[in-house]
Amino acid sequence: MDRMELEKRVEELNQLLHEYGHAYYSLDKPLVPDAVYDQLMQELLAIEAENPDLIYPDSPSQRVGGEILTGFGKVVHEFPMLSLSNAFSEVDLREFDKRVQAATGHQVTYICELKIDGLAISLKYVDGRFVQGSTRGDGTVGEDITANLKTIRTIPLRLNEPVSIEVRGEAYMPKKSFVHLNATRDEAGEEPFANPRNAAAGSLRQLDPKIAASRNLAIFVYGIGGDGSAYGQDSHSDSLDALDTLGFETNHERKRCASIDEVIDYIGKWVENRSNLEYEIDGIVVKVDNFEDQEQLGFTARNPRWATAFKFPAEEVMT
Ligand SMILES: NC(=O)c1cc2c(N)ncc(C(N)=O)c2s1
Repeated sequence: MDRMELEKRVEELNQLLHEYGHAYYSLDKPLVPDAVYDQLMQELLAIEAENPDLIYPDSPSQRVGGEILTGFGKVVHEFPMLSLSNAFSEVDLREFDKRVQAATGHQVTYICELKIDGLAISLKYVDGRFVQGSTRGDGTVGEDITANLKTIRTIPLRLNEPVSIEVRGEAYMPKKSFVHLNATRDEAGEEPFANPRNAAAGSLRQLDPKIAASRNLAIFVYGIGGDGSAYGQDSHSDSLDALDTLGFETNHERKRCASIDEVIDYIGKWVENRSNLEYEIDGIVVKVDNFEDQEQLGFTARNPRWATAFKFPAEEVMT
């Protein structure tokens, strides 16, 4: 192939492998047999080995970086990553609802989402390409863990639209991966991790991306930095649907609720069912869905007034 044909083939392979990878890892609906995927990846790796200048930063071959980092750079979040106020009882939830109705003057629609027990993460894309990933840190300044986040297969390296966007999510370790990791550590005489959250945090703080890649981490994306209205949506639930369309993995147990009674019912369901999930949750996030209502409610010094996190009691540890 001449240079022009080579460049065309590399672009084609990048696009195909991004689409096949998304279908396989995020949608669980493979578009091609594994052997075809592997063969295309081998073709791309061979061309990249011969032509390093044709290696795109977001090439599917670049998920697991080679070099071991000496440390993590600092990242200043363009939009602070806020923490949520907590609710611990039905009384707390009804008081939250009263405050919301008093401030907005009407019955609002809520959206309830599972509160993933992992590590809050920010992902930055420019023209649809993944350029930086960071931890929450103190909410204003986090650590640059781009190399480790690239190893998470459900984090798209290229979006379905060439948008520049900053999204938030929770990186986590599935329960099964946690059990397997601790068994491996036990065999090696290493300290087990106390829980999947610590295991995910420990894995994302590894300086060698190959270790992070071996830990089978996952992520649920749950919001757009700043107010999602910048992307044409008028509610949080619309922005989650938009994130799905862009190629992100969002959690589909979410539910819009027309009243705090429905919110309480939804929470009751998950207090019962949380043990059936493949990942740990430590509560339910309740948000006012409509962005105009959120705008009217605003923020306290520390938290949005339009959201609260209902916290589950700590699970009894099965000895
Ligand atoms: N601290 C926060 O703002 C949040 C933390 C979390 C979490 N751990 N899991 C899910 C959501 C969500 N779906 O909004 C949020 S929001």
